[in-house]
Formats: sequence, C-alpha cells, structure tokens
Amino acid sequence: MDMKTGKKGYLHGIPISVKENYYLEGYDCTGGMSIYLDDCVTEENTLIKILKKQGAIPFVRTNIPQSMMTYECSNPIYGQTKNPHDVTRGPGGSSGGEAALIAAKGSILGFGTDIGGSIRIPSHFCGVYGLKPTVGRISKKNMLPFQSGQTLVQAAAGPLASDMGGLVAVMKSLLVPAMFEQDPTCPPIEFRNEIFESKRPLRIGYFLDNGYITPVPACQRAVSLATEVLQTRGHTIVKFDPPDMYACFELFLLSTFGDGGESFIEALKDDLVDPALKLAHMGLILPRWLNLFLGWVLSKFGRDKMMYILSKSMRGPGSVGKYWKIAERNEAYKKQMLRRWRANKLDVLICPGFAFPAVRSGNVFNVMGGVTYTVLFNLLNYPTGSMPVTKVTCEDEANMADYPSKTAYEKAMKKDNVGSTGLPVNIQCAAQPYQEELVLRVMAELEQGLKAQN
Ligand SMILES: CCCCCCCCCCCCCCCCCCCCCC(=O)NCCO
Repeated sequence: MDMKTGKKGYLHGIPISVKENYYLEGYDCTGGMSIYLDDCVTEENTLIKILKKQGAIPFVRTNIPQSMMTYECSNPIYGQTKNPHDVTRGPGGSSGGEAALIAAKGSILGFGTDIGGSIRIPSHFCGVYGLKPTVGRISKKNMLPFQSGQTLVQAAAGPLASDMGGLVAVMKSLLVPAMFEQDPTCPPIEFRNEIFESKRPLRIGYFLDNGYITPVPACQRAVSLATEVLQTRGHTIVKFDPPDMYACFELFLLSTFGDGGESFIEALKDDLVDPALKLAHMGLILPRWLNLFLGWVLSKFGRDKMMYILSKSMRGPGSVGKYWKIAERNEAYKKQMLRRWRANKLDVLICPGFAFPAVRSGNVFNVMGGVTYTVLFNLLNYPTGSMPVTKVTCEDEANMADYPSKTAYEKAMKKDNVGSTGLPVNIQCAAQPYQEELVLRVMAELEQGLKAQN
C-alpha cells in the first residue's frame, strides 16, 4: 500500500476477468476437458498473484474451446460462447470468453493465452485489444498443464482489454521485480518507458496478403488504413514480403502435434468430443494411412494442398530424431525471417488481424487456413498485438464479388462473409522478440491517430 496515495498498486480496484486455463486457488481448471474436472487447484497462477498485489480483483473466469486448440469457443462442460456483435457467429478462440465479455462491456481487462492466435483471433473477432508477448517475457507458471511438455512452439500468456490503456497498464504492472522474484525464468527486463514513449520515427513494414489465403477486402482495407495513419505521423512505410506460409503452418503443426496427437487423444478418451473437434479427433484416431488418404482426397477436392499438409502434420513427425529436425527447421525459418527483416531495416510489421472477420458458429473448420495469419508470429515467437481499426462496410461486402473462389477455404469464406457488415476488423502489429514496448508504442499511436480522424 502506498501511504501517500492510499493505493494498493498500479491496478488498485480494477476488476479483471481470467481465462479458464489459469490456476485460481479453489477452482478446478479444465480447458473444457472433463478429465480435469473436480480437481481443485491449490496454487494460484503467478500472474494473478502479481496482479492481486497490484490491486487487481479477479471477478470472473471465462470460456474456452475444448482443448484450446481451435478457435470455435465451445466445450461440453460450459457450452458455447457467442459473439456479442452477431450471436450467429463465434467470438473466436481460444480466449473467446474473454474477448466476448470485454466486447459486451462485462469486463475492461482480462487474461488469455496464445499458441496459435488464441489472444489475437478473439480480439479480432470481437473488436478488442490483445497482446501476445514473447514467450517467457511474463510468467506462465501455474496454468493448465495440458501439452506443456511441448516446448518448440509454446503458449504465451497475455492481456486483452477494451483499450490500449489497459494493455499498457497490465505490462507496466507485471514487468516489475516482484514478478522476476516469483518466476526467475523470466528475464528481468522491467517495462522500458523510454521505448514506449520514444518519438523516434520508425520503419514500418506491412503486407496485405500472406501468399496463401487472401484476406477479405475489409481485412486488407484495415491494414491500408493503419499504414496511412502511421505515415501521417511521420513513420516510413515499406511493403514487406511475408515468408512461406505452407512451411510455416507445417512446422507449427509438426511442433504442436509433435507427439502425433497422443496427449490430445488421451485427454479426450472418455470425454464427449465437442462438435468443433470431431474431425480433428477423427484424423488423429484413424489409421495413419487412412488419415493421409482422406487428407489427400480433401486437398484434391478442396484444391488446396494445405489440407493435405494439415492432415499429415497433425500426426507428428514420427520419431524423436525427426522431431529434432523440425526444431532445426524452425530455427532456420526464424533466421530467414530475421534476414528479411534486417534487409528491410524494419522496426515493426503490420498485417491483417486475420483473413476474415468473425465466422458463423460451427464454421471454423471450413475456414481453418485463415489461422496462418496468427500462427506465423507464434512460430517466430515475435510479440504481437491486435487492435480494432475499422468495421466491415456494405462496400467491403459488395467487393467480395471479386474475391477468389477456387479453393474450398475461399468458397467457404465467401459464403460465410455474407451479412458481415458491421463486424469489427483488427490489424496485427509485430516486432522482434522482447520488443513489447515497441509494439505497444505503435498501437498506442495508431489508436490516437484513429481517434483524431473520427
Ligand atoms: C478425417 C480425417 C481427415 C483429416 C483432416 C484433417 C483435419 C484437421 C483438423 C484441424 C487440426 C487442428 C489444427 C490446429 C490449428 C491451430 C488452431 C489454433 C487456434 C488457436 C490455438 C491457441 O492459441 N491456443 C492457446 C493455448 O493456450
């Protein structure tokens, strides 16, 4: 307690919502899987401990998809969460309950986790602010241990908020000596105000299309709008060529499904499998050859080789030796990206928040390829924020007439996009590892610039 101000800490009296996979003393922590039900947690999540010390008050736990490895926010324990902007659509996931609650004004600040986009996808679907930090910048101790032995592409804990002030306040209150004492694995880098408040003009890269799935017009327009605003603030904007997305998604899956889905099958073996996971579950339990054959058929009919890559990679690399090779390929991918980044002298990179706005409930599998927009920054382990920039307009919807419809994902996206007018659209902003303050600086400037325009 600060005797002068009477305040307990940086977040004195602020109510916070918390994703269900964070340990909260006295509650069970399930990830939507009944195997973890009624197993009361006796330890508190480290971030929650620090936040409480800073005066925050956890008041609600929020819903997730079963297993958290999809962005359809439903599970057989708590049911389905809907999108407050359109209840026929989902809020995204896996931190979908968080984003939906914040968008519905039931919370101003919450906490999620992100291994493939789980903070940023729901932020985009619900039009709220989210930050996926570099893995380890803030503690991830005392979470649901599901698949925590997989260390190639790890989940990061991070905040979601109703504005930039919320994200900044959280990072300032967590990047303090108390956290480094609680979790000595976090590098002791306190919040660097000098980076956040710097006025140095930046070189900002951007891309509109990742070369695999073309974002719908509203998602491309959001990036153009963001770069225009940032340019008027004196920054240099440069077009950037994103790296190979097929390799990215393949490496992501071979890493996160490195055990061939064994932990996934084990966790769900006596459970009801949520409809959103049925196909993935089937792909894991079928004989390998049959899964490969069906994946091949899907990719031929869907005219999209990613479908084959998906079905093959989710069965894992097959041996420890091959898994190590994946680790080497991940490092090579990061190195290649760093070379490109340096060649362009980038400070940050802006790109679509996702390939499309919130999808209709039950439709996530049909448009799964969109996840390449978020997975990229998990594979690279770049801190990445997501923030609302615009909403889908009637004109954006009309422009869908020219949208490609060659592959199954494109066709499904085109269909799903009908009636999307009014849905929020975010952009992502990424930087090199441990440059959270730079990401926040650019997002805060963009928020200010957008406000000045309206
Ligand atoms: C009948 C067999 C045919 C085979 C067809 C293959 C089906 C493939 C289904 C999809 C597999 C799952 C892919 C995973 C994609 C990643 C989605 C990422 C969502 C966000 C995850 C996240 O960040 N979670 C946070 C955890 O803390």
